Amino acid sequence: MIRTDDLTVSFGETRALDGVDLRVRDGEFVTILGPSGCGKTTLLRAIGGLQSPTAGDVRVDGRPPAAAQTAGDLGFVFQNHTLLPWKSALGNVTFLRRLAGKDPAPEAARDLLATMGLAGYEDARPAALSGGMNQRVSIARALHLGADVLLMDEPFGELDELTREEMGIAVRRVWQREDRTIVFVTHSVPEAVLLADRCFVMCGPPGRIVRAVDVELPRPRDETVLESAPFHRTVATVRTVLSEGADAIQ
Ligand SMILES: Nc1ncnc2c1ncn2[C@@H]1O[C@H](COP(=O)(O)OP(=O)(O)OP(=O)(O)O)[C@@H](O)[C@H]1O
Repeated sequence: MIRTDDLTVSFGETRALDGVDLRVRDGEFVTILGPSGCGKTTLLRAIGGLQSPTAGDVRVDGRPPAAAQTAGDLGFVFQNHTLLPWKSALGNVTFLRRLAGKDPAPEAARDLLATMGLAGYEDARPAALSGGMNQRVSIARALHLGADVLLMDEPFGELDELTREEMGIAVRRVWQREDRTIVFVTHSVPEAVLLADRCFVMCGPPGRIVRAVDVELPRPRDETVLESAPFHRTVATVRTVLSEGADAIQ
């Protein structure tokens, strides 16, 4: 379980997070949604141990995030993928597992690249791939690491809408097969609903959680979900919560 208790993060005069109490259950796929500057990235970085709390506490499976990271239980995907330029797509995907002392499992890495729509590009170096393709390589790399908890910050930022939907569904498929916990930050309401079991809506600054919206859609999900009435209903609910912002905090 991931839990934050009364988590507050300030940067000088700016209070980026203000008393955030978050609970994410093991095996859950949650999204964090909110307007620009409301503290989504700061929250994700605090969960990952990359940002120290000014006050309050963060625990990942009962441990401080740094301990979870040292144990290889935390994986990250950020907007700016940091692939090694001299390694192929396949080499980049297997590299982190090798570094963590795990079996590099190249066949599974090939499968993941194919799931990400990159079959045939295994030997290509980052310079020969588009930004969106490199983003998909970095997602495959994070999934391949096999960490229990995966933190993803706008990982589809460079992708067009159709590819975003395809990648979202692919990530959910891997998540469901391998029983991970995923915390996924996004600006996009449809994406937040398509992917999540629960969607945390934030407002700010100072960043606070307005509400957790349960997403009751079928599993596994595919593109047809996007046309369904429950999907549109949930999107409408989330939009209302977003527009009410701080007024919706009970
Ligand atoms: N390192 C930093 N130094 C100073 N202020 C910061 C720093 N990081 C974030 N902030 C401020 O904290 C607030 C929250 O920023 P954060 O990046 O977490 O928001 P966000 O919701 O992820 O935004 P976006 O959706 O635009 O990426 C903003 O006011 C931002 O300017």
